[in-house]
Parts: sequence; C-alpha cells; structure tokens
Amino acid sequence: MLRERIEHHNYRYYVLDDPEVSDAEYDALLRELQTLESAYPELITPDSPTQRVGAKPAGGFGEVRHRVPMLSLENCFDETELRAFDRRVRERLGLGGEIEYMAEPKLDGLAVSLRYLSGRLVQAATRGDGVIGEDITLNARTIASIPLRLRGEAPAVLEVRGEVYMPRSGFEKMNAAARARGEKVFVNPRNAAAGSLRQLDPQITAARPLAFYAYGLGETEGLSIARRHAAVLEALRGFGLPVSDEIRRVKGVEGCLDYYRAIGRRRAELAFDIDGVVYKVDDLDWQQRLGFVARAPRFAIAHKFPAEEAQTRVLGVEFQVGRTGALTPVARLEPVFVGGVTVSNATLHNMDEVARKDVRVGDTVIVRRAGDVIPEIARVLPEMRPADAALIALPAACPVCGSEVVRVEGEAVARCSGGLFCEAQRKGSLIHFASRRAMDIEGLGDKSVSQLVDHGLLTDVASIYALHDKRDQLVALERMGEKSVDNLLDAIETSKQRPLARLIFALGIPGVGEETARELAAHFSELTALVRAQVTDFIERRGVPGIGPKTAQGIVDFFLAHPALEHGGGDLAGFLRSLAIPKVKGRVLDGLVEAFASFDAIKAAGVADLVNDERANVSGVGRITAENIVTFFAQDHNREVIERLEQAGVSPAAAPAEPARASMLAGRTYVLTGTLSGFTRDEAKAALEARGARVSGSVSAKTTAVIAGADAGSKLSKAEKLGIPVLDEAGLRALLEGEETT
Ligand SMILES: NC(=O)c1ccc[n+]([C@@H]2O[C@H](COP(=O)([O-])OP(=O)(O)OC[C@H]3O[C@@H](n4cnc5c(N)ncnc54)[C@H](O)[C@@H]3O)[C@@H](O)[C@H]2O)c1
Ligand SMILES: [Zn+2]
Repeated sequence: MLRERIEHHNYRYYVLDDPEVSDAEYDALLRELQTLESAYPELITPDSPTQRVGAKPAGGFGEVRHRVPMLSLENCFDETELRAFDRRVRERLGLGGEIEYMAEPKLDGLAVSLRYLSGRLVQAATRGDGVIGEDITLNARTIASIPLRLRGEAPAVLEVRGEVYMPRSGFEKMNAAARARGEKVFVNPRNAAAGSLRQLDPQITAARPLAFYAYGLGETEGLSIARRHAAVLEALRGFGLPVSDEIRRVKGVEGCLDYYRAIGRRRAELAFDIDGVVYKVDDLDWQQRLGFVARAPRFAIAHKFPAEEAQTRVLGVEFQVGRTGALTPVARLEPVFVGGVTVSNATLHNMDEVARKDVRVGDTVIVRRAGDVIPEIARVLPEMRPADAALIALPAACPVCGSEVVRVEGEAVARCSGGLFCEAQRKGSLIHFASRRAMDIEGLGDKSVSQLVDHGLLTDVASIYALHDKRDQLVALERMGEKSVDNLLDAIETSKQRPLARLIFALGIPGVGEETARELAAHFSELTALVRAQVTDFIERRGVPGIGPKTAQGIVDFFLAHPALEHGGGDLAGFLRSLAIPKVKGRVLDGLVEAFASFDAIKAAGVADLVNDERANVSGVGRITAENIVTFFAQDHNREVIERLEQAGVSPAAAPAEPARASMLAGRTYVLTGTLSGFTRDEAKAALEARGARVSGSVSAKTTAVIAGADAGSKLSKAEKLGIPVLDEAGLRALLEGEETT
C-alpha cells in the first residue's frame, strides 16, 4: 500500500539516514498520495504521511518537545506551480500587487532548533516528527559555527531554527578517508550530515566537518525587531549566528525566478549542496495571517532544482568507436528524467571504470547529470542486483569494422586496430578535421560526414577537397540542395587558407592538441619539415643512458678523491673498468666512453653533464608525443593523404612571424570565469601568461577584459557593471592567436 511504502522510506531516510530510493522517486510517491487524497478527501487521516513531518525520533536520544512546531515546506518544481503559490498568497491576503519575498538557498542538510536562554545555548534538537525531536545538545556543541553564547544583548528566550549541513569539501575528504579505510561511504552530503549529527557518541560528531546556517525563529521572549523576515535574519547575524549571504529580497514571481536561475547557474561553485531555493513572504504580519497547513506554512515554498541523481536500470552496453579507435562503453538505460532532461545513455568511460564501479547489465544504478555534464553512472545499488546480471566484457572485435581490439598493458583504453579501414575511425577523423577549432568547414558536421561516407563520397580527409568534382552527386543527396552544396564547396575552398597550426591539429595526431599544434607550427614553420622530423628533433638527450643523479655523484666523488689519476693511453674502456668506480660497468661504461671519448673529459664532467635526461625542443612535446608524431608521418597512407592535401592546394600559411610572442599581451590583465570548452582554467591561464599577460582572480577597474565561459557568475556581472569588455571563448582564441587587440 502506498502509505506504507512512504512510511517505510521515511523511516529509512529520517531514522536510519540510509534511504533506499532517490528523492525524486520518493517525491513522486508522495505526490501520488496527495493526488489520491485530494480526489477522495474522506480518506485523509491525521497520521497520513501527507499530514505529517519527518518521522518519530529513533530512541537512544532524549526527547525534546518543540514549543513551536518544526514544519516542512511545500514544494514546487516549475514556474507554473510557483505562480499558483504566489496567486494563492495574494488571494488570501486580498492583495493585487507584487509580494516581496526573501529568497534563500535551500541547504541540503537537516533542520535543527537551538534554544538559547539569556544568550546561552541550553538545548539543541532535531526536527523529528515536527512536534517531538531528538535531544542532540552535546553533539551540536561540537559544531564550530554554532555559538555557545550569543553576542550582544540577547533576549530571555531565543530559539533559532536552521540547517546543519556538511560543506562539500569536507564531505569529499571524509568519504575519501572512509574509502581508504575500506569503510562505507555516504551517498551525499545530506545523509552524511544527518548521520554525523545523530551519533550517540558526540566525539564522533566532533570529528565530522559539520557547519550550521540559521534561517528562522522558534519560540522567542523579549525580542523586539521590525516585523520583517529580513529583520529576523539581521538580528540572527547580530547575535553572532551564521546566516547565508546568498539571501536576497526579491519582488514577485519574476524576482523569484531570476534568483532561482542565477543561483542555479552557480550551484556547482557553491561550497555546499543546495537542492533548491526557498521563498518566504517577507512581512511577518502577512506570514501570520497566512498561517499553516498540517505539515507546512502557507507563507513559504521550496522551489526545487531538477534532481541531479535518479535511479534506473542498465538495459545493455554498447561500445562506441572514436576517431582514434578508442572503444567507449556506453550503458543503455531505461529512460529516466534527471538534471532536467530524459537520459537513456550514460558513458562508462573505459573498462577500468566499469570494473571500478562494478556495473553489470541488469543492475539498478544511480545516474547523475549535474549542469551540462554528460550523464554518468554514479554508482550501482548492489542489493538490487538480479541473479542473472551479466558482466560487461570488452569485445574481441571492433563492433564497427570487425578488426581486432587491442588493449595496451597499463592503459585504460582499448582500441580498434582497424585504423582508417574502420568506418567509425574514418568518420571520426573527418568530423574532427572539419570541426570548428580545426579546419572549420561549415556544413561538414556529424550528420553530413556520415551521409557522405555512407554514399562513398568521402573516404579520407584529402577526399574533402575532391568534392567539387562531385557536385551532381552531392546535389542529388537527401537534405542537400543546390544552395547548401554551394555553401559547403565554398567553405571547403576557404579552409585551404587556414593557418598551419590548425591543419596540424586537424590531422588528429595522437597527443597533439591545439596548444601543441600551435607550438609545432611555430617551431617547424612548414608542414614538410614536420613530416620529416625525427624523434631527436623534438627531444634532446643529455648525459649518459643509465646514469641517474646518484651514479653521477658517485663518479664525480670518485675523481675528486683521486685527483692524480691519469690515463696513460690505450684502451679507454679497459682502463675505466680497472678503476672499479661504483656502478660504472656495462651500458654505463660504454655510454661514458661513447659520450666523452677521452679520460680527461670524463674526469672533468660535472653531475649535470653525466645525468641522463631529456629536454623538449618544442614545449608540450615529450617523448611519447614525439614518437606519436613520427609514427603518424611514417605511415604510408598518412603521407599519401598529406601529398594529396598539398596537391589540392591546402597550403597553410607558414606560421605568421610571431610578434615577439612572449610580450604580445604585456601590460594587460585578464580575469577568467565560467567553464571554457576547449581549455581548462589552468591551460587558458598558462596560454595568456606565456604571452605576457597577467591573470587575476578578481575584477577591478584595472582589468583589461573578462573572459567568460559557460555559466559565468558574479565576475561577469561585475565586469558588466564596470563596463569592462567581455570576451567569449572564440575571443580568447583570437586573442591568443594575435588576431585581436582587446
Ligand atoms: N529518498 C527517500 O527515501 C526520502 C524519504 C523521505 C524524504 N525524502 C526527501 O526529503 C525531502 C523532504 O524532506 P523535508 O520534509 O525535510 O522537506 P524539505 O527538505 O523538502 O523542506 C523542508 C526543510 O528544508 C530545510 N531548509 C533548508 N534551507 C531552508 C531555508 N532557507 N528555510 C527553511 N527551511 C530550509 C529545512 O531543514 C526544512 O525542514 C524531500 O526532498 C524528499 O525527497 C527522501
Ligand atoms: Zn573498427
């Protein structure tokens, strides 16, 4: 029965701090019951979960009777529901205009009530069932942000209502430590906070990273303040209680929605988890007139964010093949609504990840989609695993071309060995070549590349430049038409003039990203030089193979101790061997002779001359990338493609004479904010600094420009206020390439 199921989940959640289902699923059950009860009001009983808050205390703790009940909040999940709430409020108050609300973050922890008598903390209690809570005074005393004494002139009685929560950083640290000890980890900061606070041994609570925010009042005596919720918060602050500085006064539904969206964008940046925002009528007299229903006040509502996690089932696993042949396992899921969209696939990244999470086909899993991040499987619920759940195995053959799948020892990825014989790799490399940051050929995206490959019009990247001879065939294709074919051919023609760095990046050499491609273009100036390069052109060897710092020091010390040693002539290797210098034999001995040729040179060598190390001539190109580049250009088919590209007139401008790059942006200050798609923050910072710019963390009048990625927050609004130019990611690229002067 529905009520019993809800009660069971309440018990798991509120008493055991160990829920079995996601909040979204629980909310759906509760709504189902609410809908039923509103259709058949005669079924409502006072003990129905819709009429009650939380659950009775667990026992083990003393009981506290709340003098002012601790209620829950009504929920809304979208704009329509919010408007309905606002309309109800105005109708009840008989008001026409916009209502002023206080908008607050809805912290995801657990509610507590702190009782101060003449400024001293005398009791702390959980919400319990709203009427009777658990006495957690000793535990609450261990939380640093809960003052034991109030500041200023405290009233005779002050009950403070607020949320005990666990900041995200503390949660992650605590879970990492638990994982290292092989102990159970908490599924989210809320359960961690509840589980940590409701410990019978306060010493355990003391060791947990808990914090507190105050947001309201219970019983008070002798407190005189303005009849405004804002004044309540101000007073709480004045008594030394922590109050969130994200709280704002807003006007009407539009103000509420603006606040909701703005904080929603910054949700991931906040130091704590929030599951939504709360709007409260600011005027306390109005609050009083609005009053309460059974389990919640009528003057406030929680506007919840779409759940970032949801529960679903793994129906199967497919392996996708990327342009480098990497096989990515992708779980096919029973469609589920999470993070605001319906998700039916989630990446499993690679086989190590599959093993680490122990995902099997048939498993019930928690899917997570935070912000615009690709959905992923957060964890498996092993207790719900069916007996016939199937292990996920790496296929022996590529699902696209049937070539053998190889997995390099020690590497997480498995690859199809088919190379350009593999259609998936061919399509992938064509899409990459034409992509915006590579050769930027508009009209050659995922779909059209796929279509052209399927019709045999494209084979490799050089075949793009033969398309103009196939105009008739192109026009005959579905979704093509004269106009779009002409546009495509124009775009292809234009792409012949892209700078060398872009062409190098477009070729898709393993390990060569945009930044490395730029370095390579600057170093080699033309493609033929890069094609002919050897590993030694990238990497300079110094010292003698096999000699590390210790051996080197040993050699230097030996000659310091024997300054008079001379080599009378003859076999140098034999003479060295006869000296029996520690570690100097075999490869090291041969290497010394080869590198230095004379005994005097070896005697004179310092540690730095002896130690074997490598220096990169091109920044960002280490041995592995160097080998990748050389291997790439050693392949006949790749050389042939390059030749055909050249014949077709793809003649990238040699890197423009770099305007003393190191000082290109000297004297300028940039601020980075939001998420860039092509760079990490650190990469963007390094690239700017390499050009002489300063990168600062805060916006001021001295800021040259703010570079804003997706979901930029307060720094962007500050820049707009100060009238400081704002660049997007394309602007940043132009700036780095010296094409723009902001
Ligand atoms: N997964 C499960 O099995 C399960 C079971 C029961 C409940 N739940 C979840 O618990 C939630 C319901 O719990 P609830 O009754 O505590 O309601 P709620 O969490 O939706 O809202 C009320 C609570 O919000 C908190 N809050 C945070 N910031 C606040 C602020 N600024 N002002 C006022 N209050 C603030 C308070 O603790 C208050 O008690 C739902 O999200 C539900 O999905 C899940
Ligand atoms: Zn393949």
